[in-house]
Amino acid sequence: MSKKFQLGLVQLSVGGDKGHNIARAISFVQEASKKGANVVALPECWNSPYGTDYFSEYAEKIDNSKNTESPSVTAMQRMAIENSVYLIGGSIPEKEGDRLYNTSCVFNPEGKLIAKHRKLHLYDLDIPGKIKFQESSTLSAGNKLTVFDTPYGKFGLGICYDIRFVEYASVLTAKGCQILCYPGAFNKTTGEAHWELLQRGRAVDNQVYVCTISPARHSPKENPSPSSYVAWGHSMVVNPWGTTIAKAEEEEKIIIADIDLSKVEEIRKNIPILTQKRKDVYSLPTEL
Ligand SMILES: NC(=O)CCC(=O)C(=O)O
Repeated sequence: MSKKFQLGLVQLSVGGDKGHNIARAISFVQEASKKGANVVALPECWNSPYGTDYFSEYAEKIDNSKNTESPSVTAMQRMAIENSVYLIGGSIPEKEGDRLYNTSCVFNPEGKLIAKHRKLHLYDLDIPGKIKFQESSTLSAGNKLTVFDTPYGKFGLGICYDIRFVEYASVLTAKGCQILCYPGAFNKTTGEAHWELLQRGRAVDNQVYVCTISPARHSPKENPSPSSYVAWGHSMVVNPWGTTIAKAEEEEKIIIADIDLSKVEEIRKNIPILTQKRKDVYSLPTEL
């Protein structure tokens, strides 16, 4: 297994026209691959405006054998094949039966769907005067944790609000993940306060790389978004020492980060907290 690789994050501008979003994602994934990325990741809700009014209209079925009526899913598969990359497909609204999910698909370079993560923790919060959102008014939550192997390392996958749950990251780490990946569209209030802090916390607690991929703050001029939700942006990569090694601002951008998994081993050897846990005194799950 190669210990070094390049991770490309596509902080995409997302608007109301799904076809336009797909075309833009295709061209940015191609550009990330040309810049050397072996693994490329898209943002949360990259094919649709982010908002409970839009999930149903933009949702697609996800089924590896027949995605013909699912243009975003077919496009992700092609992005992986045509660029020979592992594609972490951010997330899209998924429909299955009468339910909707916020779902991330991962394709290998042969176009096989190797992982599918349904957001586990729905984004329901209310900070009076600042931000109120209730994903659970239209979405259902997933019920599985998601780990996948690549020749570049073992990845754990969550979506946005999932990053706030320290136990989830700990369990992914206990399962052997070296990189935790969270496509996410934080808002301006909690983004400013918590976005980087959470990632650096998860990275230091678990001695893993952490990456997040946000939509860009603004939609493209030629493809405005009908949603009033303003994403924080600032997609980034944090190393297991807790240092932010690559970071976008608010605008559309590709970030390419050098990942060296020997750093995970080195830091775990130097500060061996993962083997020093007092399982005789405490363990997961912890009931409050
Ligand atoms: N899309 C999300 O899950 C947003 C989560 C968020 O903004 C937070 O503060 O948490």
